[in-house]
Amino acid sequence: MDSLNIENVKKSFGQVEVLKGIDLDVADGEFVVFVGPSGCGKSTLLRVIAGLEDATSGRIVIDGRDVSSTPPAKRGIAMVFQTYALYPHLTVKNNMGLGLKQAGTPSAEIDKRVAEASAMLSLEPYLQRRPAELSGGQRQRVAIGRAVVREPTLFLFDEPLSNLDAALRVNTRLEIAQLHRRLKATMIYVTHDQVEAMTLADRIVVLNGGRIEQIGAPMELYNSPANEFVAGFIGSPRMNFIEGARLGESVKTVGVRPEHIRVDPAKGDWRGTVIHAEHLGADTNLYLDCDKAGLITVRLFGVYNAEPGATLYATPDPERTYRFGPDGKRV
Ligand SMILES: Nc1ncnc2c1ncn2[C@@H]1O[C@H](COP(=O)(O)OP(=O)(O)OP(=O)(O)O)[C@@H](O)[C@H]1O
Repeated sequence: MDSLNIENVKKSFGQVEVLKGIDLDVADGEFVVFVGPSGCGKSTLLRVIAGLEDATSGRIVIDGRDVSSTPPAKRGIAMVFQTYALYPHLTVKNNMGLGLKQAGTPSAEIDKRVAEASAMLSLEPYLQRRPAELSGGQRQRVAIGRAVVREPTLFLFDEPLSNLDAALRVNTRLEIAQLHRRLKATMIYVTHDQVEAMTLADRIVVLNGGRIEQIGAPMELYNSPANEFVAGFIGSPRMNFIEGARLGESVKTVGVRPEHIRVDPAKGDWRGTVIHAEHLGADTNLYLDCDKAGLITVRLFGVYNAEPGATLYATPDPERTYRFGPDGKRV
């Protein structure tokens, strides 16, 4: 059974329509990530699912039950926010158990669930501390633990890692992936970070301007983007886009990812001048100004030494070259 159905959901704030008809079915146990640029409506969609905002029209169905008019607390969901939203005066243990206590759950049951969740999230050493005595990563684990103890039908995450530094983001991302595997729960996760989307999602929903551009498994979006927007949004560094006419092609735009271009000092399709080389350790990003293609990024495995001003020839892999029509759709 699907655990969530979003049926033609529209949402306006005053005159401004920020969700323009969203349809999505999420299967039981699925991990779905909403990505898109700032302002595309991903948080608003999450808040409509949670019941923190009412849709202007359309329906939200959770486990076969229309919850469009059900208050948030009765939807069987738990939400984890970017800002943790912990009570500063309560210990970790009481923060985690508070929702259950308010719902009248017997204290033995609360203790059992808090103990299980804190073991799962390695929070046992901190149960008697207050949030101010924890690191950002630990606070976010408490916020996740508070969601876990409620045993919700649906977990909603709103950019939960964006306040953490890079190393902690990677760790906490891994913990969320393991949590999903262990609980087999349905999870919806909002982020603007495409690496988080690629690594966590069973399916990614790419939003843009209040509409869905494409829904698919991470590698499906990477290998077969439906349009120029998705091609440019998924993948890092970003896909190179070259005006079709410059390459003598009738399409509007030709796209090729930086990792699908070879370079050679003597021969190739496009003659380029090295503008800059970025050494990342495991790979090198080369910026080349090419006669035919203009400024492109090439990603090479390992260390590649190239002096600015040197000439290099670039050849895109014809099997991995994408073509887009005037409406942006792939042709
Ligand atoms: N309560 C509100 N009143 C008026 N406009 C709002 C309200 N909430 C959101 N908006 C507008 O709706 C649009 C979508 O906002 P939303 O927060 O859903 O975007 P987002 O994709 O989550 O962006 P970000 O990644 O920056 O958080 C934005 O233009 C925003 O200004």
